[in-house]
Amino acid sequence: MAGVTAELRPWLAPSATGPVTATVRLPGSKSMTARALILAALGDGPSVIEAPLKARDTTLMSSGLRALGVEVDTSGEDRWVVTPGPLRGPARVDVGLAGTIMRFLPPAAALADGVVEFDGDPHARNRPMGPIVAALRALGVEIEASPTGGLPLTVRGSGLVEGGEVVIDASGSSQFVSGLLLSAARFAKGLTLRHEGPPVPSAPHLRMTTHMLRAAGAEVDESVPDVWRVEPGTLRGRTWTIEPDLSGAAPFFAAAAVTGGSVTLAGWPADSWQPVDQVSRIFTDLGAEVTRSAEGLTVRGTGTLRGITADLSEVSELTPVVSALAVLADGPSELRGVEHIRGHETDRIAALATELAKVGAGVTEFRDGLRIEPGALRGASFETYADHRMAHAAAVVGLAVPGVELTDVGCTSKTLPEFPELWAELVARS
Ligand SMILES: O=C(O)C1=C[C@@H](OP(=O)(O)O)[C@@H](O)[C@H](O)C1
Ligand SMILES: C=C(OP(=O)(O)O)C(=O)O
Repeated sequence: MAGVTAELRPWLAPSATGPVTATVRLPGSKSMTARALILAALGDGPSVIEAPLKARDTTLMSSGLRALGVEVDTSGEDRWVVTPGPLRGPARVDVGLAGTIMRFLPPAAALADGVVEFDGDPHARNRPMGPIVAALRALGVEIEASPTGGLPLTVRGSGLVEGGEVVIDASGSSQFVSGLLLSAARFAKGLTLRHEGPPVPSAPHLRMTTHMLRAAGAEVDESVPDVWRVEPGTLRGRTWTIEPDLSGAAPFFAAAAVTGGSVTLAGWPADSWQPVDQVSRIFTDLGAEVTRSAEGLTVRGTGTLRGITADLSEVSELTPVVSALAVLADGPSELRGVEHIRGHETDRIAALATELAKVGAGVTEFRDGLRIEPGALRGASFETYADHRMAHAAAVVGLAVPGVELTDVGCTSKTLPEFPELWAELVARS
């Protein structure tokens, strides 16, 4: 909970000595695992989650659901079993630094009978929550937030959420919308949610939410832009098979692009709920080749790494790794459309501007992004700000720049605890 900090684990990023060629097997998508857990917890019977992500974000989500009375059996090697029970407080939920927990669990906690308290890591208290708290209040939920509108917060559930219509400004995070929709079928009147404000980022994550809701049996209408309607109804227990995490694969693909090697993500499905087209386009624009085959999804470096101009709003969580690639490219890059990532695990725009400048890049910071000019690069101490994707960015720069030392690689446990070992193995194959 707030105030508890894990011991820092400094780490020297290994440099590549030649092209990296490897097939990687990565754990399940964080976003899909989080949604499967919530939908399973609200289901009409047991669910099975095959190939879940086993990392801090999903482990804490499981613990939070258990605290609310849901049985989550995570003892299976690659198979979790979720057995719903009556949701009840009192309970305390540690959200860690997970946006998916702090935005997805309070709407479910509102369905519990009793008091549920939420808090997390020190920086979790800075992450935006105001719009989802206000929306829950407008839907009849009693909820207390900190004076700044976020964590710590207390949901005083009565066992019933009236639901109905509500307007929200979700420009700060798509997770406000996803969080409300995931529990909405259990609201007495369902939910009609209308977004008003600057565009909602991360559209593919919203589609993942509506796909998975429908797969669980919910009736969802998203035919009007920025309006979502979920009818009240039953969510069915079912088996979820989680896809390999595409965002977690990004640094591994980057290693192929930087070294002129080839990295295949094994187990990639023919039909994906993750933004594979957007990710493929970015790597292609950077100069790499992306192909799909029975072996998986492959990114092949061509020896050319081009600077790019890109609006990353749909895939904003890739900004740190794409920025690292921009540092190593043959010309300047401009990455825009991601103002809201100032509210991610850290203010990623400010953090990238500071750390990439330390390794020698020319960086201009905009309200909604960065301009990055490759420069004479050098090793440096790279602050990771408890942010797994800042660690990934540092590792990518370190492939080509000896002496990049991360202040902490332990933060990668948020979504991929085995990152340091997998990365070292990968680079050893160069
Ligand atoms: O719903 C999800 O699983 C996510 C949505 C996105 O959040 P934002 O819309 O806040 O960027 C993404 O960046 C995050 O990593 C995961
Ligand atoms: C923004 C991210 O995470 P979260 O789910 O905590 O918002 C991320 O993983 O890049």
